[in-house]
Amino acid sequence: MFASDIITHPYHLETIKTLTSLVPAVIDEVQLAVPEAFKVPESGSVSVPLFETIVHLLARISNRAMIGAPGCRNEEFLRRQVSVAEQAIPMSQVLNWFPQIMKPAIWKLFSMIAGSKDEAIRLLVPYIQYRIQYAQQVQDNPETITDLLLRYAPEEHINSPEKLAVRVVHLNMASIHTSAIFTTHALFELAKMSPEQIDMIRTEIKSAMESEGGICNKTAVGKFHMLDSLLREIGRFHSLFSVGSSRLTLRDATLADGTVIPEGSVVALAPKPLHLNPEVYSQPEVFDPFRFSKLRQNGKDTLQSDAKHSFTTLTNNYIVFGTGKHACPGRFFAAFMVKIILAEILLAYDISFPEGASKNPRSFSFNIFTVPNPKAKLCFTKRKASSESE
Ligand code: HEM
Repeated sequence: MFASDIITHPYHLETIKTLTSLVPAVIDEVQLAVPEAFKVPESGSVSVPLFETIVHLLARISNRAMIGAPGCRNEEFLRRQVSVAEQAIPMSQVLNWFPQIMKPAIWKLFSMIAGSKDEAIRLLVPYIQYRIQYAQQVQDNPETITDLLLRYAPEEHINSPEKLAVRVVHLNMASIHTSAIFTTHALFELAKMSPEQIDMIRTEIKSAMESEGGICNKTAVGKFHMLDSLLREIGRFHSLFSVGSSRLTLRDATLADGTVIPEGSVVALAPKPLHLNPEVYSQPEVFDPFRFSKLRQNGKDTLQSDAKHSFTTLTNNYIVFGTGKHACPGRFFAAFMVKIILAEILLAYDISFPEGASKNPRSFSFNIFTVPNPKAKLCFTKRKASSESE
């Protein structure tokens, strides 16, 4: 589907490791985009299909980081980008049913019917061209991931906005739905919590912001320990995929128990047995949103304990972001985006399930992937001014 140099020369991976300079823009976009996404009336409430709404919101916010404004608000581009990602996963499975020789033709046919990544690239190119023209001015203070791409890209890519656009589409595919899955599950879980639990989370968010002079910034978000715990628990409990981190063995490998995996085998990890292991997680079948924030406190909130229990920390028993050299490089960015979206929503709205709706909407599985129930709705009601200042 993508040019093979994405694998042989993955310079785009460098761009998502240091995102500090993009933080203010992402916060700004969340504050603008959240009210527009939910359109909550002054009085009364609104009920929205949650996953779809959040995917669209994430597409906008992720692209504020990727290409900046106003490109991140181009509805046609966002719709195309989302559908490229939504088609790619089932399509890659369908392609496996055909012999190698037929795959390019099948892919072309499918793209003609459903629309292809080429359209997303075409819509992106003007924004990439704009960033190329602007590059000198933002050299010391990159404003977008595209600015960072320009630092690492080879000359022939800088002279070809289409090649840079392919990298942006690729990063968007890794970023939007994964982050949206976590945001959606988190909102379903928050809607189930007691008012006291929600108050505790709101209080933590507000005091983190107060400690930063009343604003939301990277340091404040770093103190949202309860949201961080909720996200880590979502990753542990609601597996995103049944097997992941697949790798091709380049030579025979012998495991500790003597099992030999021959060269040329595809091996993958199954998260469930690791994430539900009672020797590692007490009562693993229970969803406890505060599981990891309690562990942090037990560790006396030291830096070491913070790092150990945080959402983005990889361990052999927590493989939500994969493992090893190819573990997700975008996880810090994802965690940041999701937390500011959740904080923004919690401070502005009360959330609840519609009357009569199940509080445990069944997730939807396709092949190895599981996503939140696409039909489930959530109600949003504006918080009163008095409760906002509590
Ligand atoms: C909660 C959100 C996310 C989850 C759960 C997630 C999960 C993963 C997983 C499981 C992998 C495969 C790791 C492996 O093979 O061991 C991966 C790879 C990757 N992710 Fe993420 N991801 C998320 C967000 C993001 C974001 C926001 C970006 C980009 C801005 C991103 C970019 C990537 C890239 C480029 C790779 C490929 C890394 C490589 O091949 O070396 N991800 N991600």
